[in-house]
Amino acid sequence: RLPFSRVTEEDLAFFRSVLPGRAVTDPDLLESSNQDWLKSVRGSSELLLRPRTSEEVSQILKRYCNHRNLAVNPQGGNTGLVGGSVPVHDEIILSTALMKDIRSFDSVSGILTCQAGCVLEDLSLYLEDRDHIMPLDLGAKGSCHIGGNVATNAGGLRLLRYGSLHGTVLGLEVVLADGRVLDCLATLRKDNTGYDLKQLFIGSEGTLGVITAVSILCPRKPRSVKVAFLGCDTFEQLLKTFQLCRAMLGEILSAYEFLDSECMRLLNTHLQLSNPIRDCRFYIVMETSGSDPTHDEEKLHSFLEAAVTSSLVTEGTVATEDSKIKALWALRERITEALTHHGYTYKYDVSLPVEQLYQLVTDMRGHLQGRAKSVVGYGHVGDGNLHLNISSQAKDPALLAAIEPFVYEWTARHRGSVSAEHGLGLKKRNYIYYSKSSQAVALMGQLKALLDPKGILNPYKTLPDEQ
Ligand SMILES: O=C(O)CC[C@@H](O)C(=O)O
Ligand SMILES: [Zn+2]
Repeated sequence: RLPFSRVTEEDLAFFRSVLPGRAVTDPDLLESSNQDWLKSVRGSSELLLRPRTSEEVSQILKRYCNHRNLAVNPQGGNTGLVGGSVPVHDEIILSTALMKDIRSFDSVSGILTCQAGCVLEDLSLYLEDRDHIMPLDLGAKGSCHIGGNVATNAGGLRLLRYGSLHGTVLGLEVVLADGRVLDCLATLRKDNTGYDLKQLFIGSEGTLGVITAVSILCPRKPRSVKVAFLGCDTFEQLLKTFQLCRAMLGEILSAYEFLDSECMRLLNTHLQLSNPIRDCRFYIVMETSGSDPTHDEEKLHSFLEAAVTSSLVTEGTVATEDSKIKALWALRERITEALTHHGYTYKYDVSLPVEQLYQLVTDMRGHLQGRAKSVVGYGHVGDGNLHLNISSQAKDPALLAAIEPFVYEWTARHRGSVSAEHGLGLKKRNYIYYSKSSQAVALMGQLKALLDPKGILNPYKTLPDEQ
């Protein structure tokens, strides 16, 4: 524990006066905020603050935490996978759960402005009624908050089509460690007036400021959406199918995801989800989103015909109605959940040159020689992002020692990134040097010192212990 102050009765009295009824100390209520979704890390915070406005966040930080040297753990939906969203020791949890206002939506430009605590799925439903969609979609959409999504630069299933949050977020309101409210809440597509400060906070995991509001560019709701679930015998075929798909579907391709046969086995066993096609070594979930159902249908049909006649794809099924589309997507979205029923999971989220994406899984299996309960590979092929998950019955230090640093060295050798989309949080921060130069990490440290000189915001996260 770094030498932060501890919360006193006097501090509590202040928080209670600023947030009447919303400064929570009941240990039962704190329990779920202290533990991450994976149940892999747990803090021991004794105070959960639930502000409603940026002004309240500002008061908490300015008049108090910064001045009193109290550490703060900003928390959204607590669905992160790298231990970034829970306290490590007794940091005060600052939750965005009550910051749920949608401030505006402009249906001409598609720009939505809302508070940080809006749940992603609620925003999606709100937009759907207005003929738009969110530019990001994640398995955790039912619980994750947009502020947390931005703070972690969450990727998800639509990145291939709509790009990352670095492109779709147009503005942010951020409360800095000293309580200043930084209003960068622009709603402009173009704004070239100097440094683009909001970018600093996208992916900063709450270490540089607390995001309190977001404005984001939302695409029109596509008029026709189709999902195909395909099977391939080799990963090489899966990649060739991707090339063919890009060539033949072009602008209507909106997702190209994969899972291996081991993932399918876990979906069957733990979630009773059945395979809609014959057993194959690899499966593709691909989606088209366009504006003309007949045109999209023709394109998808010619692509599938070409993929089958050239023997790239051995099996497949297509969905056009909502319920079947959801069922096919569940086979990709619920792998993480299936894994939680399978034992303890060591998770790796790497970016690699797409040709090498699956080689890491194969090499890991060879390297571990059956020591793990299972080694699975799935992820966002279109984004060059592999999720390698390794399960064991329970936490297993010997297995971990066999996996790391092997996995990081392998990734660095192929010039990949050790965190493609989940961030560094608590768990991955010390592996940053596998993907970033020491100069870059040093500059990150200087930025942190500039914006949060006392280091009160989400300590022990993102930045490595040694700088
Ligand atoms: O659990 C994981 O490792 C991946 C979670 C998520 O990023 C996904 O793409 O399903
Ligand atoms: Zn992912």
